Amino acid sequence: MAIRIGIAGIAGRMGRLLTEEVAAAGATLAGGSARGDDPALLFAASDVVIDFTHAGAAEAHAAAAAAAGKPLILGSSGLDAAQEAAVAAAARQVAVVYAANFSPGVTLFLATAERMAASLPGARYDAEIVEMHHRQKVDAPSGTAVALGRAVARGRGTTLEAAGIESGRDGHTGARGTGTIGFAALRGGQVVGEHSLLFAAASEHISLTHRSFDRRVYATGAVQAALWAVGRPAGLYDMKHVIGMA
Ligand SMILES: NC(=O)C1=CN([C@@H]2O[C@H](COP(=O)(O)OP(=O)(O)OC[C@H]3O[C@@H](n4cnc5c(N)ncnc54)[C@H](OP(=O)(O)O)[C@@H]3O)[C@@H](O)[C@H]2O)C=CC1
Ligand SMILES: O=C(O)C1=N[C@H](C(=O)O)C[C@H](O)C1
Repeated sequence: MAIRIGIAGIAGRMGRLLTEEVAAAGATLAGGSARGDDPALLFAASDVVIDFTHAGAAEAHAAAAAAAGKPLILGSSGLDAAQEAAVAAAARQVAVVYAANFSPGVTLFLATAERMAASLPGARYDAEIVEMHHRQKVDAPSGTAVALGRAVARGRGTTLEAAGIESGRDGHTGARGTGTIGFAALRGGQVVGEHSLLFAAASEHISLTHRSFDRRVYATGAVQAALWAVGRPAGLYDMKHVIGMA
């Protein structure tokens, strides 16, 4: 029997593409939800639910997944520490695939960023992350930018919080902090998603850039993750597990 996939936020930009990709994958669309709907009903009808809605919905979807004993595929960005803790708590009971970016290219980019940072010490190489998105995006920096920052920090044997974040520089900021990680966010037009990571030293720069031209790449990855998650043991996974890069 085909796997039944439920889509939270089915009328959104991602929700509409996810609907098409569920059909393309030969799965069954179990149903969809909109703001104000009870997530328990969607989970009851589904084998797995995909949530690309809003950070504010993550706790309710995580709790509903745990209560229903069904996997959750979570793509919303901008979660705060409490919301991420709720997701981690649900992942102790069911499989949760939580990824800032479901594209294969960014999954590789994150792994590469961590390896580069391990070889380019913060004392000499300033790490700066620049992202650009469409004018409708409501959170900044993007989830992918934060994930890149975390990857750089991990490569340097620390955390993003401990390394220090420099974002939204304006006015008399003082000199750049050594070892900190810088973020800049641009918004405009209909840019699907662009991320650059720059390591800047006194005598050389090295940078990596990823550009998405079609947000379908995220929907394809999320449906792949949904099919992968059904029947998995409880745990907090991301796209590197799904595509076998873990
Ligand atoms: N991880 C990844 O690869 C990607 C992540 N994203 C993230 O996914 C999220 C959605 O992006 P996008 O599709 O562009 O946004 P949209 O605003 O186009 O779509 C979100 C949809 O979710 C609905 N919604 C809001 N709250 C709830 C709720 N509690 N239950 C059910 N539906 C709800 C919204 O309704 P309403 O209009 O009434 O608010 C809207 O229809 C963002 O956080 C974005 O950053 C996007 C692309 C890729
Ligand atoms: O809101 C978007 O559009 C996107 N959000 C994700 C993010 O915040 O990183 C992924 C992608 O960049 C598109």
